[in-house]
Amino acid sequence: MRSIFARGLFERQVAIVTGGGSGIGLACARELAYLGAKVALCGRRADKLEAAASTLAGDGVPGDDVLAAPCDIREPEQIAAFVGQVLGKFGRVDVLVNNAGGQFPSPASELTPKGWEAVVRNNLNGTFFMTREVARRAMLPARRGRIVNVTASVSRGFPGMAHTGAARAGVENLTRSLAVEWAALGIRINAVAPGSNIRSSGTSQYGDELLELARRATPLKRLATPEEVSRLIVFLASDQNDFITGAVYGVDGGQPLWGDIWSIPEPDGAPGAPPDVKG
Ligand SMILES: CCCCC/C=C/C(=O)SCCNC(=O)CCNC(=O)[C@H](O)C(C)(C)COP(=O)(O)OP(=O)(O)OC[C@H]1O[C@@H](n2cnc3c(N)ncnc32)[C@H](O)[C@@H]1OP(=O)(O)O
Ligand SMILES: NC(=O)C1=CN([C@@H]2O[C@H](COP(=O)(O)OP(=O)(O)OC[C@H]3O[C@@H](n4cnc5c(N)ncnc54)[C@H](OP(=O)(O)O)[C@@H]3O)[C@@H](O)[C@H]2O)C=CC1
Repeated sequence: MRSIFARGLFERQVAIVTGGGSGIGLACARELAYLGAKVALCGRRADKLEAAASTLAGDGVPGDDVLAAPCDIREPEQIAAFVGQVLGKFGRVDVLVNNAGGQFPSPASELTPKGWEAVVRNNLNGTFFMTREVARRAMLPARRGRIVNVTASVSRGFPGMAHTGAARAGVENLTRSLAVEWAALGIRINAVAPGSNIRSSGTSQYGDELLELARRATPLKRLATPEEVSRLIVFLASDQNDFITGAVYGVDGGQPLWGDIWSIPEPDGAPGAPPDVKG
């Protein structure tokens, strides 16, 4: 385990990382623990969390400094129980990384109410209810806390995954609202938006072909690692940047500035289709 930050940066601090069992969340948890934090991870699958706890143990993190417990962030009662467990074990929460999230690809016209809701609950509602719980029970009473929301770098829209694009935009606006509401109360909140060009356990579910398209559409012409994302999250979660709040930072190799990840279909005689220039 390595970090660009000084060891001890998070000494005596407690960090919750949602979705900490894999990918970017696990990279954050490892780096925060390496820098001295006690870490609490959640996710839906116990087996992933157990494997993550073993990875942390392999890094030399004492078992007493780790809590890994299942919690589906779509369920407010599970969030309340998880935050209760964290406070019961560690007594405080200094950092919250809202990293859990995900979706499935679908044309917007095929999205059912249940499918839309599943993704909005997974990305927007879950982030809000976790944030509210941690703020009310730990950060607001302590007048101290740093929150980092992980969204997605899709500011031009996300055709093919409109539900998650809308939910992530919601999280980014929420980040700005809470930054102002809570600025005077000691809580800072920022967001990090990875591009779809991070090679992780998450993007591997979309297949190599899409990842290759994402790589080609990236001006820097490569994929990034989860650690390149966690570095920025860890910086924003630290007390070394006390004048940054309500900001959204992309980690995306310049992808939103140029080109398309995937092309949109040609118009098929649809109203508004441009005239056939050959005719
Ligand atoms: C290179 C491109 C990269 C793109 C950039 C993004 C990267 C990442 O985000 S990395 C993270 C990767 N991981 C994932 O994206 C997976 C996360 N997805 C999930 O965990 C789930 O799909 C879910 C939580 C979003 C939904 O699961 P769940 O609530 O369990 O869903 P249900 O089975 O209850 O279904 C509800 C409803 O949703 C529709 N639906 C669900 N899955 C699909 C699917 N694969 N395709 C189409 N529709 C789906 C469907 O309407 C379901 O209702 P019913 O039809 O009544 O079952
Ligand atoms: N990698 C990339 O290129 C990009 C990633 N992102 C976002 O970054 C974040 C991390 O992604 P990445 O590490 O790549 O992918 P992963 O799939 O590895 O990470 C997502 C994590 O979230 C957890 N999770 C998902 N839904 C829930 C839920 N309802 N409750 C609790 N935990 C949940 C998963 O665990 P479990 O399955 O056990 O619940 C998993 O550990 C996600 O929000 C993702 O959408 C955004 C843009 C691009």
